[in-house]
Amino acid sequence: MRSQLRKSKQWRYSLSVSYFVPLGKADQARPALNMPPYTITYFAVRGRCGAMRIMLADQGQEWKEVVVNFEDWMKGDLKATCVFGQLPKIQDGDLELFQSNAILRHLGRNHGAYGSNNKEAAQIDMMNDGVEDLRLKYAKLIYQEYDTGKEQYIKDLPSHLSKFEAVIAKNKSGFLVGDKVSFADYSLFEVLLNHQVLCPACLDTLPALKAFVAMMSARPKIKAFLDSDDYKKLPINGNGKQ
Ligand SMILES: N[C@@H](CCC(=O)N[C@@H](CS)C(=O)NCC(=O)O)C(=O)O
Repeated sequence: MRSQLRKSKQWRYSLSVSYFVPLGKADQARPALNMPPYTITYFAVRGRCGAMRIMLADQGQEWKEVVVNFEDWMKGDLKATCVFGQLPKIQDGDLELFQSNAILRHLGRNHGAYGSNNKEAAQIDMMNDGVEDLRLKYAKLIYQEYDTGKEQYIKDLPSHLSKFEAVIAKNKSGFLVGDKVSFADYSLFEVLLNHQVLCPACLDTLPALKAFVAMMSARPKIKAFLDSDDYKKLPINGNGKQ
């Protein structure tokens, strides 16, 4: 652990998102929690932090990253401190949180991206669980079946994506639920970006999803983040496949 702490000084860097938001504005958005900014601890990939980073950028938040390299992770000291033995972890003041979807929900609550009432919150949970199902299929392809399963995965993809297409087409706001962005939108958006790398034409027959990706990509803070080196330098997945 001592070596982990010592080295973490070198690994710690800010994603330098200061141009995204003045801290004062972030304080107003989170009166109860009183900044400091969030700290994300994770590996040098987008992986399970892709959606939360996009969300933080869009919400005008500053955050720090502790980047863990694989060799140090394998020593096991940090792993032993993780509730489920895995990353990502987010630190928000004295709250230390694991599980990427719990983190998204927490950020959703903090930043008003969890619907306008309980009914919308329940629908957002449902949609996010649907995104998680897709994310797990994608992860299985990437980490277990890339060479043998890619063709079939791409064949099956329209049937999975069409479920999200129907929901967005029905909800005239362009978002998954209600009339404002939610954490589930960020998660869906990020997973769709990854799928467009896997299969660039995958949204061609899905106009509502295509418009959704265009709308999310054009949000100024998201656009600035996606254009940044901090975002571009990270591979999508830990094994280099995409
Ligand atoms: N359900 C967890 C999954 C976390 C997970 O799979 N973490 C991987 C990296 S993406 C990890 O820590 N792998 C290292 C290990 O298991 O030792 C979440 O959503 O956060």
